[in-house]
Amino acid sequence: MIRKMPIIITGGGQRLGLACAKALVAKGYSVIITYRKVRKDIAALEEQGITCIQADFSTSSGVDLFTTHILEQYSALGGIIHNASEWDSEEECSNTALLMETMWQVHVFAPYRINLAFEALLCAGAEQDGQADIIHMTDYVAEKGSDKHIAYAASKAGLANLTCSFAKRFAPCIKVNAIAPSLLMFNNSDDDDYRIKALSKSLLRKEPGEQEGVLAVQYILDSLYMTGRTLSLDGGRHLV
Ligand SMILES: NC(=O)C1=CN([C@@H]2O[C@H](COP(=O)(O)OP(=O)(O)OC[C@H]3O[C@@H](n4cnc5c(N)ncnc54)[C@H](OP(=O)(O)O)[C@@H]3O)[C@@H](O)[C@H]2O)C=CC1
Ligand SMILES: Nc1nc2c(c(=O)[nH]1)N=C([C@H](O)[C@@H](O)CO)CN2
Repeated sequence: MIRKMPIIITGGGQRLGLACAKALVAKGYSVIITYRKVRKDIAALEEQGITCIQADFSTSSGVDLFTTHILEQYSALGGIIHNASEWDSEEECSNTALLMETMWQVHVFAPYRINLAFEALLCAGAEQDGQADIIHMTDYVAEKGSDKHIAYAASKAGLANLTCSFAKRFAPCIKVNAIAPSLLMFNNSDDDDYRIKALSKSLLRKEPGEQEGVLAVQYILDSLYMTGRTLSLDGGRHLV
Protein backbone atom coordinates (compact mmCIF):
# COMPACT_ATOMS: atom_id res chain seq x y z
CA MET A 1 0.00 0.00 0.00
CA ILE A 2 1.60 3.29 -1.10
CA ARG A 3 1.56 5.97 1.62
CA LYS A 4 0.26 9.39 0.69
CA MET A 5 2.03 11.11 3.59
CA PRO A 6 5.67 12.16 3.02
CA ILE A 7 8.54 9.94 4.15
CA ILE A 8 11.76 11.61 5.34
CA ILE A 9 15.11 9.93 4.61
CA THR A 10 18.06 11.49 6.41
CA GLY A 11 21.42 11.39 4.66
CA GLY A 12 19.74 10.93 1.28
CA GLY A 13 22.44 12.60 -0.81
CA GLN A 14 24.33 9.41 -1.67
CA ARG A 15 24.58 5.64 -1.50
CA LEU A 16 21.84 3.87 0.53
CA GLY A 17 19.79 6.98 1.35
CA LEU A 18 19.83 8.08 -2.29
CA ALA A 19 18.87 4.59 -3.49
CA CYS A 20 15.96 4.48 -1.02
CA ALA A 21 14.75 7.94 -2.09
CA LYS A 22 14.83 7.01 -5.79
CA ALA A 23 13.10 3.66 -5.19
CA LEU A 24 10.31 5.12 -3.06
CA VAL A 25 9.59 8.06 -5.37
CA ALA A 26 9.53 5.64 -8.33
CA LYS A 27 6.80 3.72 -6.48
CA GLY A 28 4.76 6.88 -5.98
CA TYR A 29 5.74 7.82 -2.46
CA SER A 30 6.17 11.45 -1.41
CA VAL A 31 9.82 11.72 -0.32
CA ILE A 32 11.81 14.29 1.62
CA ILE A 33 15.57 13.86 2.02
CA THR A 34 18.11 15.65 4.15
CA TYR A 35 21.63 16.19 2.88
CA ARG A 36 24.67 17.81 4.42
CA LYS A 37 27.08 18.40 1.52
CA VAL A 38 25.70 19.73 -1.78
CA ARG A 39 26.20 16.85 -4.20
CA LYS A 40 25.63 16.40 -7.93
CA ASP A 41 22.52 14.23 -7.39
CA ILE A 42 20.59 16.82 -5.36
CA ALA A 43 19.40 18.87 -8.37
CA ALA A 44 18.25 15.71 -10.17
CA LEU A 45 16.34 14.59 -7.07
CA GLU A 46 14.53 17.92 -6.91
CA GLU A 47 13.60 17.53 -10.58
CA GLN A 48 12.04 14.16 -9.63
CA GLY A 49 9.88 15.97 -7.09
CA ILE A 50 11.89 15.01 -4.03
CA THR A 51 12.08 17.77 -1.39
CA CYS A 52 15.74 18.20 -0.45
CA ILE A 53 16.54 19.91 2.85
CA GLN A 54 20.09 20.74 3.92
CA ALA A 55 20.66 19.65 7.51
CA ASP A 56 23.67 18.97 9.71
CA PHE A 57 22.91 16.82 12.73
CA SER A 58 26.37 17.17 14.30
CA THR A 59 25.10 19.92 16.60
CA SER A 60 21.99 20.25 18.76
CA SER A 61 21.15 23.52 17.00
CA GLY A 62 21.41 21.79 13.63
CA VAL A 63 18.87 19.19 14.77
CA ASP A 64 16.57 21.90 16.15
CA LEU A 65 16.77 23.89 12.89
CA PHE A 66 15.66 20.80 10.98
CA THR A 67 12.79 19.85 13.31
CA THR A 68 11.53 23.45 13.43
CA HIS A 69 11.53 23.63 9.63
CA ILE A 70 9.54 20.39 9.25
CA LEU A 71 7.06 21.35 11.99
CA GLU A 72 6.44 24.68 10.23
CA GLN A 73 6.03 23.14 6.76
CA TYR A 74 4.14 19.85 7.39
CA SER A 75 1.08 18.73 9.37
CA ALA A 76 1.58 14.98 8.84
CA LEU A 77 4.34 12.50 7.98
CA GLY A 78 4.22 8.90 6.75
CA GLY A 79 7.59 7.99 8.16
CA ILE A 80 11.20 8.81 8.86
CA ILE A 81 14.24 6.72 7.99
CA HIS A 82 17.25 7.60 10.16
CA ASN A 83 20.01 6.81 7.68
CA ALA A 84 22.44 9.73 8.21
CA SER A 85 25.66 8.42 9.67
CA GLU A 86 29.38 8.99 10.17
CA TRP A 87 31.65 5.94 10.03
CA ASP A 88 34.80 7.08 11.77
CA SER A 89 37.37 4.92 13.55
CA GLU A 90 39.67 5.49 16.52
CA GLU A 91 42.59 5.12 14.05
CA GLU A 92 41.32 8.00 11.93
CA CYS A 93 40.40 10.27 14.82
CA SER A 94 42.98 10.90 17.56
CA ASN A 95 40.52 13.04 19.54
CA THR A 96 38.49 10.12 20.89
CA ALA A 97 36.37 12.38 23.12
CA LEU A 98 35.21 14.27 20.03
CA LEU A 99 34.77 11.01 18.14
CA MET A 100 32.40 9.57 20.77
CA GLU A 101 30.53 12.90 21.01
CA THR A 102 30.04 13.03 17.23
CA MET A 103 28.99 9.38 16.95
CA TRP A 104 26.49 9.80 19.77
CA GLN A 105 25.22 13.10 18.38
CA VAL A 106 24.49 11.79 14.86
CA HIS A 107 23.39 8.23 15.69
CA VAL A 108 21.51 8.70 18.98
CA PHE A 109 20.85 12.34 19.94
CA ALA A 110 19.52 13.34 16.50
CA PRO A 111 17.17 10.35 16.00
CA TYR A 112 15.99 10.68 19.64
CA ARG A 113 15.16 14.40 19.32
CA ILE A 114 13.64 14.04 15.84
CA ASN A 115 11.40 11.09 16.86
CA LEU A 116 10.07 13.02 19.87
CA ALA A 117 9.55 16.18 17.81
CA PHE A 118 7.63 14.39 15.05
CA GLU A 119 5.38 12.11 17.15
CA ALA A 120 2.24 14.18 16.46
CA LEU A 121 3.02 14.49 12.72
CA LEU A 122 3.58 10.72 12.43
CA CYS A 123 0.33 9.99 14.30
CA ALA A 124 -1.49 12.38 11.95
CA GLY A 125 0.10 10.50 9.05
CA ALA A 126 -1.07 7.20 10.48
CA GLU A 127 -4.60 8.60 10.65
CA GLN A 128 -4.42 9.22 6.88
CA ASP A 129 -2.45 6.16 5.72
CA GLY A 130 -3.40 3.60 8.36
CA GLN A 131 0.13 3.41 9.77
CA ALA A 132 3.39 5.35 10.01
CA ASP A 133 6.98 4.14 10.33
CA ILE A 134 10.27 5.00 11.97
CA ILE A 135 13.25 3.03 10.66
CA HIS A 136 16.67 3.19 12.33
CA MET A 137 19.66 2.19 10.21
CA THR A 138 21.87 0.48 12.78
CA ASP A 139 24.69 -2.02 12.10
CA TYR A 140 25.66 -5.64 12.78
CA VAL A 141 28.39 -4.32 15.11
CA ALA A 142 25.74 -2.81 17.42
CA GLU A 143 25.35 -6.34 18.80
CA LYS A 144 28.92 -7.66 18.39
CA GLY A 145 31.07 -4.57 18.94
CA SER A 146 34.02 -3.53 16.81
CA ASP A 147 37.66 -3.22 17.90
CA LYS A 148 38.33 -0.64 15.16
CA HIS A 149 35.12 1.43 15.37
CA ILE A 150 34.43 1.39 19.12
CA ALA A 151 32.55 4.68 19.43
CA TYR A 152 30.66 4.04 16.19
CA ALA A 153 29.51 0.58 17.34
CA ALA A 154 28.47 1.87 20.78
CA SER A 155 26.42 4.66 19.22
CA LYS A 156 24.72 2.22 16.84
CA ALA A 157 23.90 0.08 19.90
CA GLY A 158 22.28 3.16 21.41
CA LEU A 159 20.26 3.62 18.24
CA ALA A 160 19.25 -0.05 18.33
CA ASN A 161 17.98 0.44 21.87
CA LEU A 162 15.93 3.48 20.80
CA THR A 163 14.09 1.08 18.48
CA CYS A 164 12.71 -0.84 21.49
CA SER A 165 11.83 2.26 23.53
CA PHE A 166 10.09 4.14 20.73
CA ALA A 167 8.27 0.99 19.57
CA LYS A 168 6.72 0.75 23.05
CA ARG A 169 6.02 4.48 23.32
CA PHE A 170 4.52 5.02 19.83
CA ALA A 171 2.43 1.87 19.39
CA PRO A 172 -0.07 1.22 17.93
CA CYS A 173 -0.10 4.00 15.32
CA ILE A 174 3.64 4.18 14.61
CA LYS A 175 5.81 1.11 13.89
CA VAL A 176 9.46 1.48 14.93
CA ASN A 177 12.03 -0.94 13.50
CA ALA A 178 15.73 -1.17 12.63
CA ILE A 179 17.82 -2.52 9.78
CA ALA A 180 21.26 -3.86 10.74
CA PRO A 181 23.54 -4.46 7.75
CA SER A 182 27.03 -5.86 8.16
CA LEU A 183 28.23 -5.03 4.63
CA LEU A 184 26.07 -3.35 1.99
CA MET A 185 28.55 -1.53 -0.21
CA PHE A 186 32.20 -0.65 0.05
CA ASN A 187 33.59 2.86 -0.12
CA ASN A 188 35.77 3.84 -3.06
CA SER A 189 38.66 4.26 -0.61
CA ASP A 190 38.51 0.60 0.48
CA ASP A 191 41.57 -1.23 -0.94
CA ASP A 192 41.61 -4.82 -2.26
CA ASP A 193 43.03 -6.29 0.95
CA TYR A 194 40.28 -4.64 3.01
CA ARG A 195 37.60 -5.85 0.58
CA ILE A 196 38.86 -9.45 0.57
CA LYS A 197 38.96 -9.46 4.38
CA ALA A 198 35.49 -7.90 4.70
CA LEU A 199 33.96 -10.40 2.22
CA SER A 200 35.47 -13.32 4.14
CA LYS A 201 33.59 -12.31 7.30
CA SER A 202 30.23 -13.62 6.03
CA LEU A 203 29.06 -17.04 4.81
CA LEU A 204 27.78 -15.60 1.54
CA ARG A 205 31.00 -13.64 0.90
CA LYS A 206 29.42 -10.91 -1.21
CA GLU A 207 28.89 -7.16 -1.35
CA PRO A 208 25.10 -7.07 -1.88
CA GLY A 209 24.81 -3.40 -2.82
CA GLU A 210 22.34 -0.75 -1.68
CA GLN A 211 19.33 -2.52 -3.20
CA GLU A 212 19.54 -5.05 -0.35
CA GLY A 213 18.84 -2.15 2.00
CA VAL A 214 16.07 -0.80 -0.26
CA LEU A 215 14.36 -4.23 -0.14
CA ALA A 216 14.48 -4.23 3.67
CA VAL A 217 12.99 -0.72 3.85
CA GLN A 218 10.18 -1.74 1.51
CA TYR A 219 9.44 -4.86 3.56
CA ILE A 220 9.13 -2.86 6.77
CA LEU A 221 6.96 -0.16 5.18
CA ASP A 222 4.63 -2.86 3.79
CA SER A 223 4.52 -4.85 7.04
CA LEU A 224 1.38 -4.57 9.18
CA TYR A 225 2.71 -6.53 12.13
CA MET A 226 6.37 -5.77 12.78
CA THR A 227 7.56 -3.33 15.41
CA GLY A 228 10.46 -3.18 17.85
CA ARG A 229 12.42 -5.54 15.64
CA THR A 230 15.62 -5.52 13.56
CA LEU A 231 16.13 -6.90 10.05
CA SER A 232 19.70 -8.25 9.92
CA LEU A 233 21.35 -8.02 6.50
CA ASP A 234 24.62 -9.84 7.20
CA GLY A 235 25.13 -12.75 4.77
CA GLY A 236 25.28 -15.23 7.65
CA ARG A 237 28.17 -13.42 9.34
CA HIS A 238 26.82 -14.40 12.77
CA LEU A 239 27.55 -18.07 11.91
CA VAL A 240 31.16 -17.64 10.74
N1 LIG B 1 27.58 0.94 3.71
C1 LIG B 1 27.53 -0.20 4.42
O1 LIG B 1 28.05 -1.24 3.98
C2 LIG B 1 26.86 -0.21 5.75
C3 LIG B 1 26.04 0.86 6.14
N2 LIG B 1 25.42 0.81 7.37
C4 LIG B 1 24.55 1.92 7.75
O2 LIG B 1 23.60 2.14 6.72
C5 LIG B 1 23.36 3.56 6.55
C6 LIG B 1 23.69 3.97 5.13
O3 LIG B 1 25.06 3.64 4.85
P1 LIG B 1 25.86 4.47 3.73
O4 LIG B 1 24.95 4.76 2.60
O5 LIG B 1 27.16 3.78 3.49
O6 LIG B 1 26.11 5.84 4.53
P2 LIG B 1 27.11 7.05 4.17
O7 LIG B 1 28.41 6.82 4.86
O8 LIG B 1 27.08 7.26 2.71
O9 LIG B 1 26.38 8.25 4.97
C7 LIG B 1 25.07 8.59 4.62
C8 LIG B 1 24.93 10.08 4.69
O10 LIG B 1 24.97 10.52 6.05
C9 LIG B 1 25.19 11.91 5.97
N3 LIG B 1 25.73 12.47 7.22
C10 LIG B 1 26.88 12.15 7.82
N4 LIG B 1 27.06 12.94 8.91
C11 LIG B 1 26.00 13.78 8.95
C12 LIG B 1 25.60 14.84 9.81
N5 LIG B 1 26.37 15.20 10.84
N6 LIG B 1 24.46 15.50 9.55
C13 LIG B 1 23.69 15.15 8.49
N7 LIG B 1 23.99 14.16 7.64
C14 LIG B 1 25.14 13.49 7.87
C15 LIG B 1 26.20 12.09 4.85
O11 LIG B 1 25.88 13.32 4.21
P3 LIG B 1 27.01 14.16 3.42
O12 LIG B 1 27.69 13.13 2.57
O13 LIG B 1 26.19 15.13 2.66
O14 LIG B 1 27.90 14.75 4.45
C16 LIG B 1 26.00 10.87 3.96
O15 LIG B 1 25.57 11.20 2.67
C17 LIG B 1 24.23 4.24 7.60
O16 LIG B 1 23.48 4.52 8.76
C18 LIG B 1 25.30 3.21 7.91
O17 LIG B 1 25.85 3.36 9.21
C19 LIG B 1 25.62 -0.21 8.25
C20 LIG B 1 26.45 -1.26 7.92
C21 LIG B 1 27.07 -1.36 6.62
N1 LIG C 1 27.90 5.63 7.70
C1 LIG C 1 28.47 4.50 7.29
N2 LIG C 1 28.45 3.41 8.08
C2 LIG C 1 29.07 2.28 7.66
C3 LIG C 1 29.73 2.23 6.43
C4 LIG C 1 29.71 3.39 5.61
O1 LIG C 1 30.27 3.40 4.50
N3 LIG C 1 29.09 4.49 6.09
N4 LIG C 1 30.34 1.09 6.00
C5 LIG C 1 30.41 0.02 6.77
C6 LIG C 1 31.20 -1.15 6.21
O2 LIG C 1 30.54 -1.66 5.10
C7 LIG C 1 31.43 -2.30 7.14
O3 LIG C 1 30.20 -2.77 7.53
C8 LIG C 1 32.19 -3.43 6.43
O4 LIG C 1 33.27 -2.96 5.76
C9 LIG C 1 29.80 -0.02 8.12
N5 LIG C 1 29.09 1.20 8.45
